[in-house]
Amino acid sequence: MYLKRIELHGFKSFADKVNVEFQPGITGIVGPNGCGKSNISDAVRWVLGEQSVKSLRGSNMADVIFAGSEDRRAQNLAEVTLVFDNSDRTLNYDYNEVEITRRLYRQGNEAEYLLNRQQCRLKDITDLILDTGLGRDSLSIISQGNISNFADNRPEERRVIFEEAAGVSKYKKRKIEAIRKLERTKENLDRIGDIVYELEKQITPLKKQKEKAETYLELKEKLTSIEVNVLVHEISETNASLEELSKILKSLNEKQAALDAEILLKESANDEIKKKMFVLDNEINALQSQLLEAMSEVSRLETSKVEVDQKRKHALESKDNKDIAHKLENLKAILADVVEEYNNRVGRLEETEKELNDLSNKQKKMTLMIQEKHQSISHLTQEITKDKNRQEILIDLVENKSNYHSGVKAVMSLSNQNPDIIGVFGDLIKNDQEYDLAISTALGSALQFIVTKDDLQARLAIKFLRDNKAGRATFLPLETMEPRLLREEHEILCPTLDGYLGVVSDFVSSDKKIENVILNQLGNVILADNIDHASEISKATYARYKVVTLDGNIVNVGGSLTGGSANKQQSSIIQKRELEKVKEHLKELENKLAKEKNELNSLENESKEISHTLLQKQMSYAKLEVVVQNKKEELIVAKGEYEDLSHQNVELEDFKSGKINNQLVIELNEAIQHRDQLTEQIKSKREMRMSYVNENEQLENALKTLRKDLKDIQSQVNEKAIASTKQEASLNNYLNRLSNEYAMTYEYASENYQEELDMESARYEVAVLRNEINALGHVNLDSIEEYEKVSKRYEDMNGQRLDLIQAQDKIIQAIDEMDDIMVEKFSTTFDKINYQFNLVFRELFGGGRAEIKYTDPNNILETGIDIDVQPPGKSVSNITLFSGGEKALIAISCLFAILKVRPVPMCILDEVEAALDMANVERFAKFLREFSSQTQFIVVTHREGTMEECDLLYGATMQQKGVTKLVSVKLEEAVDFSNDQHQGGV
Ligand SMILES: Nc1ncnc2c1ncn2[C@@H]1O[C@H](COP(=O)(O)OP(=O)(O)OP(=O)(O)O)[C@@H](O)[C@H]1O
Repeated sequence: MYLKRIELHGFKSFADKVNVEFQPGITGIVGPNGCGKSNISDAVRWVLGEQSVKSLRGSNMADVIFAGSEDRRAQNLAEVTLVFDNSDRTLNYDYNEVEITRRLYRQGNEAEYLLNRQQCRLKDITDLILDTGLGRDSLSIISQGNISNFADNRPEERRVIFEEAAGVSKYKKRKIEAIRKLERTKENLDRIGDIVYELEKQITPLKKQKEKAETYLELKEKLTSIEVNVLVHEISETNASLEELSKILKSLNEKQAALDAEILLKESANDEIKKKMFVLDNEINALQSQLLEAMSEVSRLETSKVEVDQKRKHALESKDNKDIAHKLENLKAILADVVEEYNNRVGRLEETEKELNDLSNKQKKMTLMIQEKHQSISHLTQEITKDKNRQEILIDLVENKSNYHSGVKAVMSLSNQNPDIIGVFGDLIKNDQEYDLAISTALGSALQFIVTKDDLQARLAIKFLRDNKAGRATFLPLETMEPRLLREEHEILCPTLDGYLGVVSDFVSSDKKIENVILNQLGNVILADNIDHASEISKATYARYKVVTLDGNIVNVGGSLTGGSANKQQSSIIQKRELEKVKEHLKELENKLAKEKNELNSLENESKEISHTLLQKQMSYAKLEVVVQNKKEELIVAKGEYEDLSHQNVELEDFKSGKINNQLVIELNEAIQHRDQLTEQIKSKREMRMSYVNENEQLENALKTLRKDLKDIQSQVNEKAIASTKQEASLNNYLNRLSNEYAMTYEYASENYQEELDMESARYEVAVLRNEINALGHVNLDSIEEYEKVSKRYEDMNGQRLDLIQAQDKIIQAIDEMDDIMVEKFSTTFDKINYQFNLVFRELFGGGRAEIKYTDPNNILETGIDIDVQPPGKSVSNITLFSGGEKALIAISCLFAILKVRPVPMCILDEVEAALDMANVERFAKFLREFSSQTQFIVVTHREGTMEECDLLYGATMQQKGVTKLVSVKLEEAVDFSNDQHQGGV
């Protein structure tokens, strides 16, 4: 097998598609630094499955894609194909030519592998080249770095190359797989072991439960067969007796219905008779009371007749008719007197009542007036209190100077002993009320300035304030105060201006001695009627003066305006004015209060008098009321007497004529007739009632007999109904037991259970079986099925467990076997390499000796490999202690030794001989030639000695910057090619 061709496209510096043909023997690749020679060995390594980005000299896999140059754009795909001649079938693939391709797209960063243009997995490729001597860890690609690493690596790292040579990688890989499999098997075994353990724990109690359930089922079956038979028997018997009972009940019910009907009939007839008797009773009662009335009327009329007869007799015999007439005359006169007196008293009573009403109204009005007066007095008192409070505050402010600055107060406390402190400026001046606001505004804080006799006094006072820390004050010394007046031209101009009222000092009066102070403070302050005029005046005088208005607004010097609502409390002038007003108002209020109090007094006196008169009137009214009542009674008596006597007179006349007597006889006869009729009616009704009573008695007797019969039948019905209910309950009970316990209908049970049993013993057996079943306690019927399931699963799992144990043993055995093979192969190969190493070393170094050693001979599978050499004339040393060139030569010796023992079909050597001197390069080249019959060499080199041994030479160039091209060159050209370019650089 040999590498026939490499096809590169877009791989590193191979931007264009490049096909490089190879042949068996030695092929050299020459060219200057950086022209892309090593990229070829990278390409081979990459296709054979290199995954390490570092090994490919990049930082990520996409770095293998052509990244662009000055003149070329970057590519999006890198693709490299290695074409092997496989006519000797070194590769286990049934083709003469094998193409292995790897692709990488920049987008997605995904790799593709192809085998003879068919997509495949990386594993397919690694499997294909396994143990063929190709591959990233084999000797097929050796770089300068590998050579120096070989010397400097740790012994354990060095081992890899020997393993590859010994062909144990395949076993190692298989061993790793076997170990993984073993681990998985162990995991499965653990898992299944846990399950088996769990199942074992479940199975014993389940078995007990299952056996109990089986016993239960056995007993239950037995019970079922007996009890169902018993139940069928009981049900059929109960049904029969129920049928019998139902027949009896039916006939009894029929009899009961007949009796009920008869009783109903008789009762309604009886009710009818009772109703008639009731009506008759009522009628008789009514007739009896009528009879009583009629009898008493007869008796009354008979008595009257006797009386009338006597009176008539007496009237006929009497002679004093005249007396009655005379009496009547007298009574009439008395009655007239009494009527007059009565009317007279009634008139007086009404008069008194009217007077009483008038007085009472007057009294009410008076009360209202008194109330009003009280309210007015209370209102006045409140106002007075308010004014007094305000007066107190104002007195405190004005007379006690309580709102003066502390400094002013302190200095003024000295003024009593010091006449040179004349006073507070505000207290020394006077003005008419209408100028209060204007002057207060004009002076402002100057109201509290202190007037002193001279400058000295002022300074003494200031010292006093400072020494006593008593505050500050401003002083106006009389001696130094100069008047400040309007300019002459303004004195002439101002009076001509609208609203000009004068200079404020003109409106202030005071003691003559402080005149200068007034002129100083107010002599150049103008007074105007309102703010508009004030503003015009200020403008006309070029805002030279302060102009104040009557309502306290100011146009300041310079023209600024101050105004709004003034704080009147601040000004002592205004406070003084208010104090005066409050005092005046207080006086007025107190006068008014005294007047109101006087008026209240006289109103209260008048009211008292009216109350007195009212009381007297009320007393006379009460007396009169009694008199009127007496007169009224007298009148009634007199009237009664007169009417009686008149009546007596008329009656007497009627007796005499016999008119009354005849009338009475007629009435008496009628009454007797009426009484007799009533007696007759009562008699006939009583006879009728008697016949009803008899009828009723007969019916009652008949009903009594019928009710007794009915009661008998009802008790029989009840008895049978109870018996029937009991039977029904038993029947239900039997049917429920059949349905609930055996899930059977009676029909089904009676068809399937027809055994003839001795009921007595059957019942006993049922009880025994039931006891046995109860004694079992809780039964888990599912346990039978569950036990089946669990024991089946247990068997399955245990089977699996045993299989796994077997499999585990097999794997362990396979691993042991692999270990044996690996130890055997490794140690055999190692010994061979060791032998060859000494030979090659001696040849390359011209003598001496070399040896490879195990670092741990007891553990051949993991031991590191150390190298001890003794070049001619030197002592034995470890490889790490030699020079760079020596290290390289030792490594190359080892490389050739390995190649001897384990030839590889192809080997790429990338500047491995760079560090050797010329003589050693020639020896190296000779070795190459020696091995080239069994191994195809592709050598990247700068060394002439190596080039000389090459069968074919390629020169790598970058005619286009950054893009590698390969051209076939002859030896002389190659040397020049390499030298020229090498020295000239890229
Ligand atoms: N992805 C890439 N795209 C374009 N150019 C690349 C890419 N990767 C590497 N190269 C270029 O490849 C060149 C290096 O190539 P290589 O290492 O093969 O040179 P060489 O001929 O072996 O040099 P030396 O003789 O010094 O070892 C550099 O010029 C580098 O810029």
